Amino acid sequence: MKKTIALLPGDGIGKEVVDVTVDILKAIAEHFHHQFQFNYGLIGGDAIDQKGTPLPEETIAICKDSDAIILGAVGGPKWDQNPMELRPERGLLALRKELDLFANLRPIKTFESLLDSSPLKKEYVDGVDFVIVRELTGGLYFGKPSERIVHEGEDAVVDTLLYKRYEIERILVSAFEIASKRRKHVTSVDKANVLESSRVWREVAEEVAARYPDVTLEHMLVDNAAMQLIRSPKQFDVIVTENMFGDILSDEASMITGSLGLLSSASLSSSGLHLFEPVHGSAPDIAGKNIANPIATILSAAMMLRQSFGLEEEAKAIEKAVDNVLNAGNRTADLAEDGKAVSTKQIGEEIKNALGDDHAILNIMEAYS
Ligand SMILES: NC(=O)C1=CN([C@@H]2O[C@H](COP(=O)(O)OP(=O)(O)OC[C@H]3O[C@@H](n4cnc5c(N)ncnc54)[C@H](O)[C@@H]3O)[C@@H](O)[C@H]2O)C=CC1
Ligand SMILES: CC(C)CC(=O)C(=O)O
Ligand SMILES: [Mg+2]
Repeated sequence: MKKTIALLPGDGIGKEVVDVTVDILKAIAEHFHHQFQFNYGLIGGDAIDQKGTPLPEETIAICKDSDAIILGAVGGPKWDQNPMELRPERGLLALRKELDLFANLRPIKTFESLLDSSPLKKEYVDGVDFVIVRELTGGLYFGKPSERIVHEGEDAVVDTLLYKRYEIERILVSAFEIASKRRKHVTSVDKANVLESSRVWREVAEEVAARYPDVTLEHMLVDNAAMQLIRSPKQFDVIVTENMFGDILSDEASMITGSLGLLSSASLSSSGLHLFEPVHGSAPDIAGKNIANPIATILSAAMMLRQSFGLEEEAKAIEKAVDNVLNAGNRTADLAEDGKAVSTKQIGEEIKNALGDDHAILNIMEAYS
């Protein structure tokens, strides 16, 4: 299979985790006889420095000419004082909007070998397996006006939470579709006791639920949801929620697995051109030290192989290699005991090698089948 993949490493650890992921994709291409063409694009702070904008036109063109996109992360203190339109995060938000990447799937599944790595007790996290379906192109991150104003003679500020009804409907449909192939339970998270947008969200959720009689719909207020994620995370199958609630709850949920550096995601569009990105950011506190955990990005690449290219066996090979490497005790600094950490590059190499082993086994099995 021949595919073009746009690579947008971005800033901070984004570059380090994408580098390692590309090596693994090259190994996959070799083992399984595919041709992956990688096209690099600038985004975020790097793009501001080199092109004067966080999302250059060339980058959009590179993405549109590709079959899928892998992004690292954007942002960093160097650009934190920039005006809003010249912040790295604007580049990512604009790309999500430009490509209509409205459905962000963030799976939360514990790893057998990391059950003791969560700050939560093992019996609470063992067996956790749910997906957060986060709306990604609407809500407070995009609504206008978003500015400082003078209101009733006072210095004031306004951000706008805007959703068109169809935007709410399509993300709920995505969640119900996913749930219908899983344990058939949707938890719709909102703040309907306060926000009108949440009340409309609930109405639409009820309408969509009526089309999926096999799937149970539960409404949960976001403050309670934040607590329930810690109290009994196993209750969840599919959580669907608006942009900002999903952003916050998914970082919280990452600690069920042990580290934010493990959480992968897929940002899907109905056009078929999807973007795959770790849930974490550019982590300036550890950038440039070769200590970041690349597993979130590596598993995002596995999601790409499955979702965008239909390469199930290849996706599984990566997931199995990650499992094997963790089972063998390899840990980056976010998960390791003092003095026992392996580097970003080392764990990438281990995963690459484990991939080879697994594929060798697959070849043997094929030869005898
Ligand atoms: N999708 C994106 O590009 C995102 C970008 N950001 C940006 O990233 C910058 C830093 O934001 P923070 O709030 O610090 O969030 P962050 O997600 O970058 O880091 C939060 C904490 O988690 C740790 N961490 C994150 N990823 C890790 C990994 N792969 N391995 C080991 N440890 C990891 C960091 O060291 C830090 O202590 C900001 O400029 C922010 O706007 C934040 C979130 C998402
Ligand atoms: C625009 C991003 C920085 C928002 C974020 O934190 C995320 O998408 O997870
Ligand atoms: Mg976030």
